[in-house]
Amino acid sequence: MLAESELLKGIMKKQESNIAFLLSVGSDMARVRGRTDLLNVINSRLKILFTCTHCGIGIVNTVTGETSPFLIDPDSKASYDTGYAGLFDDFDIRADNIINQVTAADVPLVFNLEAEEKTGRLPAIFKKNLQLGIKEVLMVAFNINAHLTGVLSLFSDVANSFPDQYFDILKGISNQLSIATANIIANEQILESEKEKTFLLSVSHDFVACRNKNEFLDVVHEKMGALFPYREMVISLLNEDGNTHSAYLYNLTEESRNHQDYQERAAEKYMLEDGIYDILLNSEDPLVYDLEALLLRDFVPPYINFFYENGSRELVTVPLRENDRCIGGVFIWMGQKNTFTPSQLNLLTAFCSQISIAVANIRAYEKIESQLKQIDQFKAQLEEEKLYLQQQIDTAYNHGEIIGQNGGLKDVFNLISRVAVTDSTVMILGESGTGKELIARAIHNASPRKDKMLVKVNCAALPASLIESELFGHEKGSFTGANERRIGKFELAHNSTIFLDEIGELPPDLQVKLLRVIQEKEIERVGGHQTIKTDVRIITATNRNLLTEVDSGGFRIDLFYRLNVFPINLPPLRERAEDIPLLITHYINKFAQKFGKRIDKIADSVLKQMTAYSWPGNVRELEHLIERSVLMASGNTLKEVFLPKAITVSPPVDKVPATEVTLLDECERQHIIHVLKHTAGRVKGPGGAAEILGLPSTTLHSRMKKLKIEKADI
Ligand SMILES: Nc1ncnc2c1ncn2[C@@H]1O[C@H](COP(=O)(O)OP(=O)(O)OP(=O)(O)O)[C@@H](O)[C@H]1O
Repeated sequence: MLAESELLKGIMKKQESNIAFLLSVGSDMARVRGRTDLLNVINSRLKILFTCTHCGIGIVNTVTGETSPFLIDPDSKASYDTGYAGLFDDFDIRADNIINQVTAADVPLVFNLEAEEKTGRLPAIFKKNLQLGIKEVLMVAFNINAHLTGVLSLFSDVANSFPDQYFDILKGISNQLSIATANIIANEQILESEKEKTFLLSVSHDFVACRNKNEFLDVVHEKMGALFPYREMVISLLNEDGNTHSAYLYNLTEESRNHQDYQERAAEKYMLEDGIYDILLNSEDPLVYDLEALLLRDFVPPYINFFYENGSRELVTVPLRENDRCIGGVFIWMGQKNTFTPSQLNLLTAFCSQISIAVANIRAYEKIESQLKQIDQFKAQLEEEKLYLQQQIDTAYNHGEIIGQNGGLKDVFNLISRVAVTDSTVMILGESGTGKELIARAIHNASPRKDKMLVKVNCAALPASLIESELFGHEKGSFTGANERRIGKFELAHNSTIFLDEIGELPPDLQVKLLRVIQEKEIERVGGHQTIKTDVRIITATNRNLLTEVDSGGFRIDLFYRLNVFPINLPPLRERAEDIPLLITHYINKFAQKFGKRIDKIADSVLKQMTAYSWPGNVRELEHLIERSVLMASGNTLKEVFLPKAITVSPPVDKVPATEVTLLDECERQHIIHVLKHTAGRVKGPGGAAEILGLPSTTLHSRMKKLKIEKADI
């Protein structure tokens, strides 16, 4: 009886001490925050109860079947083997082996490793321990959560080192382990997600500061490199055509950059339906490809081969989205296979969504930059136009009416009115000073392009080396002295007309370039690589016989035909002497006004002289002569002009009556009479004097009345 109560007391004492032991282990475990703390508690407590070399905790995911190490004791010799952690993958939860027996049992189990090996069911991790002298293992399972089970293992290098007297305590400890392990996992997840949050925040912070592609690429490289050791990276975006994609940004290895196909791969537009990109566009998550397996397909896009040849073995694609619309994807190339953990892929998804935002921002920024550039270009163009207009005003060019339309220029005016409304290329032919530029302006002013200014280039006035830049512009630094970018006259004349005066003087190499511009309707600035579309109407003028130039090889025949679409021949002044009195009147009035003089008469002899003169310099010569003569004149009669002793044509004596002094009014009177004689006195109707003189018949009648022109005069 006594012995019985002593035994009972002993048992109770033992139970009490067990409870006390468990309570104290429990309070140690409650303080555990991380895996090292847990290992310390196990080592300090369990290694007192059992003689063992080391311990370990593994985790089994009962849903996915994955196993992983949770706690590896540094006292484990096996753990020094680099492949040790990998042995956890080599475990089948469906097979009959010791871990599965433990997870199924509710009590701790002891296994003799040698005996187990003989059954052929010993998992690799235990085999490794056996090789290193471990004889026995004591194992107990505990639940962590609905799908995770933990397995605590104690290893010993001597047999029979795990007496079952402490199994109850071990079972109690395993229950506490389940709470401690769950806490550690939750804690680690929180830390991990905090780390991810901090990482993503720093990514977004650094991306916001990026102003251009290069800065952005540097940040992507730095941040992605911090996530995993990637080999190469390409961001490939959908092109505007909606059918292709091309590389927008990439970070490649030297091998790839030195590869013979590098330029081609980088510039190529790849079809969307390439078996990789189309899948990427439709996926929400990262997709991982084994390149060797991909290369077995019947068709793979050429970039797969390119990266494989340069050492990549695995590809991860992640879609990029902007407002729910897929704009492209990130291609990450790895040097080895199976490099990603699921949590890395999750983080990669979040990282790439930041990339999407940054790409959208950079593209918007690039758009704004190019618009600003365009505005600058327009500003420069406006400056040019302003300068040009200023020059035009400064030269006080006579834009006034063309005198002589009633006479020899009548046919010319018919041609002008026909061609002006079209976009046809016009070639104006005529001697120097016949008014070719005046006609070019008249065509432009009567054309739908009249609201923009006519741009004139005198091909003879510039050295051959500068004509190209004058016509097509140049980029900054394209030649010595090109300190700024300059737009050319063709660009300036966009939507307007360009007047190429003295076209016969254009050097041969420029003739080729002009021909190309006419054919392609686009220009390239000197030193530039970009073609610029232009819509320019071309009018040329020459006083040379271009066909003779073509024969002698000085002018390209193909260009001649391109330019000579609508030729207008301006007769020399000597062949339209009937215009001379009108021109004289016009210029006397103009210069008298300019010099503040009053001249209303002209000596008859002077008029005769001028009508008889051959005018080799045509209207310009007449204009200059009258300017000089008006300046020199005293009184209100122009008595003298300073004609050179040039060859004269026979004077049309019948045109001006031989009176001593001809009033300017008289000059006009004579001209009207001359025309009326020509029309046999008919004023109105087709071919009538009013039509020839370009006046309404009522105006002509009142002029005739004022100038006292009678039937008898005709
Ligand atoms: N029919 C005209 N009526 C009024 N002025 C004219 C007429 N023809 C020419 N002029 C004047 O003569 C001058 C020379 O004209 P313009 O420069 O147009 O000749 P051009 O044939 O182009 O000469 P070049 O071949 O030397 O360049 C200008 O001042 C112009 O205003």
